[in-house]
Amino acid sequence: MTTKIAIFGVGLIGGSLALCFKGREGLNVVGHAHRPESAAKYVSRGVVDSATLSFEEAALDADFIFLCVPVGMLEDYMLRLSKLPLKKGCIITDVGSTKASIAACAASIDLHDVYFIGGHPMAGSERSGVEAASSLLFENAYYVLTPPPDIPEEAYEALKTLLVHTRAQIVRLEPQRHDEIVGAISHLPHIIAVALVNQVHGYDSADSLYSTLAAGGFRDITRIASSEPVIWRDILLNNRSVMLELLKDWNEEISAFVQLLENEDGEGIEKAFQEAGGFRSKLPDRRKGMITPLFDLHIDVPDHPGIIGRIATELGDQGINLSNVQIIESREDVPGIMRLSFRQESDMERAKVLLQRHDYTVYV
Ligand SMILES: NC(=O)C1=CN([C@@H]2O[C@H](COP(=O)(O)OP(=O)(O)OC[C@H]3O[C@@H](n4cnc5c(N)ncnc54)[C@H](O)[C@@H]3O)[C@@H](O)[C@H]2O)C=CC1
Ligand SMILES: O=C(O)C(=O)Cc1ccc(O)cc1
Repeated sequence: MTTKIAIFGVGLIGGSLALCFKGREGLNVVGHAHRPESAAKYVSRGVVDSATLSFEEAALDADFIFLCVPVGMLEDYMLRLSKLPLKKGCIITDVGSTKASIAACAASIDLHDVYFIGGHPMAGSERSGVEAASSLLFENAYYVLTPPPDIPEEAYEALKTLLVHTRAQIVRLEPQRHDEIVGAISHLPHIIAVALVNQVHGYDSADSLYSTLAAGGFRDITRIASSEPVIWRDILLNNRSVMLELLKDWNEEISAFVQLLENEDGEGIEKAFQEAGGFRSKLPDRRKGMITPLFDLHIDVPDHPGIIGRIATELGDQGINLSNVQIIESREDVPGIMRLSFRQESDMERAKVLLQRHDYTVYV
């Protein structure tokens, strides 16, 4: 018997989920597109088994429905689904970055013999669209599920079993608690990154040396400022009350720094860095997802042609899987720093030994 999985919104997250499921025995993945050109693209890229522009056709007989559209559209999609004759026992889930409002919406609708379980894969990137989708996106990341209290355990287990294909680690949470925590560790950093980039952009309009010198570390800590505007408009408006509280606390943190500087309180500044460093060093930073994505090595490389190819070949010959290579821009004119990213810690460790043996200077 085939299990039908319908994905509404085959973008970065919907497309990545589709890739996790497609080709698995007994699973059939149907993508819903809201534009004709998108439907053809999903199929030609091999992300789904079939695609349709019809809401009804996508939902018909589905065993699982994944809502992967911007947060602001989730409630509308839920309401439309609730009016369709869905398959008995069908599980509807979503991937929205906020969980309280969609949980409340689902609880207010009579879903008959259908279940809603909120979800949030806590991995992603600043990129968007099906072009950025990857079957590896969720590997080792946390995947939050927020089932309603009265969910039959079999329904919850069925979704968990399907999500094994993402290789993510499932965490069960209450929706409001999810929104408070994720507000602090994901939504607030996005606001800070955007505000910081816009502040520097203002200075740069008068003196372009700002962007010239800002390349390296500034780019690293502001990567998420390049995230998709519509996705983030919806997340922040949806989590508005949590964000307003967090921004009050943020203003206090910044005011404390203003005080330290006004009072020339060197000891206080040191203490702030010590405290932050201490907490940060205890973070489980080897986990993929959110802000620390992969296992990285940095190496000094001489600036001559073919070096990237040579290093990639040396690693490939030893069966070491390299996930990404980047020349770090702050050092473009100072040949040169290369960042090698690996999905497995063991690959990173083996690469380090190999490159050191070839006399490269390696930094973790
Ligand atoms: N971007 C990320 O890193 C993460 C995003 N999420 C959540 O996943 C959901 C989807 O986000 P992404 O896949 O990143 O976005 P995306 O922009 O890559 O994909 C959005 C999808 O929704 C479809 N869509 C349908 N109607 C739309 C409309 N009127 N306007 C815009 N798009 C429409 C688009 O065609 C596209 O397939 C959002 O609810 C987001 O909060 C969750 C985890 C990580
Ligand atoms: O790119 C990053 O570091 C992210 O923070 C990605 C991300 C964006 C939105 C989410 O709801 C979860 C993860």
